[in-house]
Amino acid sequence: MGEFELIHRYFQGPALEAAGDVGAITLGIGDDAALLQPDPDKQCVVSTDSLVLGTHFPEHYLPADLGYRALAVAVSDLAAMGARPLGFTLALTLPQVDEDWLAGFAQGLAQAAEDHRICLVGGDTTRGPLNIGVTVIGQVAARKVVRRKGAQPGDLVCVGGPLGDGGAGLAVVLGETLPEQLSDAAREYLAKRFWRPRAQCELGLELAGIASAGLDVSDGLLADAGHLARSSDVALHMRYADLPCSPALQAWPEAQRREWMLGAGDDYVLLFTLPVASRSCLDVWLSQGHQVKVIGEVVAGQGVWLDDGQQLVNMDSLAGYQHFKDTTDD
Ligand SMILES: Nc1ncnc2c1ncn2[C@@H]1O[C@H](COP(=O)(O)OP(=O)(O)O)[C@@H](O)[C@H]1O
Ligand SMILES: Cc1ncc(C[n+]2csc(CCOP(=O)(O)OP(=O)(O)O)c2C)c(N)n1
Ligand SMILES: [Mg+2]
Repeated sequence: MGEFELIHRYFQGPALEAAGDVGAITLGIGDDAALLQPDPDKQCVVSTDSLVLGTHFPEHYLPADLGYRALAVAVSDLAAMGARPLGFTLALTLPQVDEDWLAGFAQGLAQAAEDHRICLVGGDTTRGPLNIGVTVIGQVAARKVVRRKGAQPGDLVCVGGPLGDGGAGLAVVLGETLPEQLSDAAREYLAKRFWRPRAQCELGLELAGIASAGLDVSDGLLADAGHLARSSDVALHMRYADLPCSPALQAWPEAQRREWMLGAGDDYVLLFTLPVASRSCLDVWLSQGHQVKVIGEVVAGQGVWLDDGQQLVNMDSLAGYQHFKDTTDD
């Protein structure tokens, strides 16, 4: 099968091309580029993420899970900006044509496209070591966009869901030794949190125009809080006892839970700051089913600080996930 038949067979069709609102897509797959028309009062939001075997996902996987994860983690950046997903492109590099792999991958990708209401509008297919690049495009009103910059002293620091599931999920999918008391249901929940994270798009749309700053937790709570603190030129004080964790995570000892909640990453929940005047929004969002929780406050100063119940500790040296961290410059 050649490149063009592959594209036609696996990536063209309503499952991927009409998975969301097609109104904004003036021209999709098939020409030299796609055309998207945002609503008159909106700006386009664009973000790219790559997935590499061994770095972002383990060797043993189902192609459908990989397709789902590749799109969901990319859409999470749109959610973080308070944007509505419109379309995405897929840059796929494959070592060979494996029809079972492609069918599974396209099916998982289409499921994620449907869940996040986003349409495939184009891409690129090449031969080489496996690599998946997804570029997502969304729209947001300029005055409502949620950026990393904007947090003010006095704002509340909040998260949109449990922390640490990414780290525990990775342990599960890597086949590591698991605690005996971890139930089958909890193990399945964590594997699903790793392979099929749901980007918090609905919450992101609620935050638009209300949150003073925000981003998604991909590198780890402390690292991403550090990004927000630096961009906003403020300090974040967070209380360890207030960090939300899932019932599944309770099966691990406290030290392991803490490490994952603070630094593992792969959680894909939103971290945001909220002016105190908008505190009542939290009750509305909770009533809508969003697991929002206040975990601290923004204060004047710099850095990320954690109240462990006894003292306030500076956590800036815990960098979280960073590519090339262990390499030297030469
Ligand atoms: N190769 C690159 N060229 C240009 N910009 C990049 C590149 N890699 C990352 N960036 C930009 O750096 C910023 C931080 O990237 P990243 O840590 O990947 O953000 P995120 O966690 O939101 O995906 C983003 O604005 C991203 O677009
Ligand atoms: C096999 C494997 N090992 C380790 C991890 C953990 N991990 C890899 S990259 C990463 C951070 C997020 O990836 P990045 O490329 O930085 O995404 P971005 O922040 O750009 O969204 C994490 C937590 C993983 N997901 N899979
Ligand atoms: Mg990125």
